[in-house]
Amino acid sequence: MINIHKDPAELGKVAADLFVELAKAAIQEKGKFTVALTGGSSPVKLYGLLAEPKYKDQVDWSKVYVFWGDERWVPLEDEQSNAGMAYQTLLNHVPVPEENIYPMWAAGITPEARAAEYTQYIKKELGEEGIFDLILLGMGDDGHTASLFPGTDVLEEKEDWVKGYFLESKDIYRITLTAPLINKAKKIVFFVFGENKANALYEVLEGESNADLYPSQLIHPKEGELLWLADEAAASKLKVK
Ligand SMILES: O=C1O[C@H](COP(=O)(O)O)[C@@H](O)[C@H](O)[C@H]1O
Repeated sequence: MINIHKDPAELGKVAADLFVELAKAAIQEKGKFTVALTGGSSPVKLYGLLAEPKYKDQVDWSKVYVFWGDERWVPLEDEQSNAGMAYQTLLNHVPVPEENIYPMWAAGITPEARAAEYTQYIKKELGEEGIFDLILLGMGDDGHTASLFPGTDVLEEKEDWVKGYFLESKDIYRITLTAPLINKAKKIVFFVFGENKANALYEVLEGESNADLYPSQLIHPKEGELLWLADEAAASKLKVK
């Protein structure tokens, strides 16, 4: 399902309302809310809103468990760090216990070994089934999501939940949740705005099936729900709106 909104500001409010609604429901139902955050520029507005009293005060942050969908393999202080951005915009401003937060990057370990460790953290908090309550995803203008990039071997992964690998096109190591894990989630929300995403959004949703070229096509929850939140600019090439 796709919901199209006027602009990124409106999109941010819709996403913030949804985050709060899902957090409250999960906490009421089972005492915790597990979420994987997205990186990049798209969620900055959303995280800023969630840190405002209007949203922040509605959530019992002591029961929120924070993971990431992917990470550039750099320390949190690095400006490229997805976790660093989430700390600056959201996590430093809400009372979520530090032990509930699981950044992907860690010092003194390879991305490949960290992927195995990260899988254990997910199992510890979510159980053996690995079903997140919410996974937030962005999409690059090349159709990648998380660190599932066009033409990479990680797109073929069928078993492992987390992978670390060297991304030659960007000359950097990445660590990412894989499509099989993402697709277990109860709710997956893509957050896409801007004219530069219009072509990729069209190809992913209405173009030919080719996940090697447009990896976001790999995202099809098994039993959960998939929601695309887009602004009018990103949705401008879609035929079905
Ligand atoms: O590299 C990444 O890019 C995607 C998309 O980023 P955006 O700046 O276009 O929003 C992001 O979803 C991912 O987390 C990040 O590592």
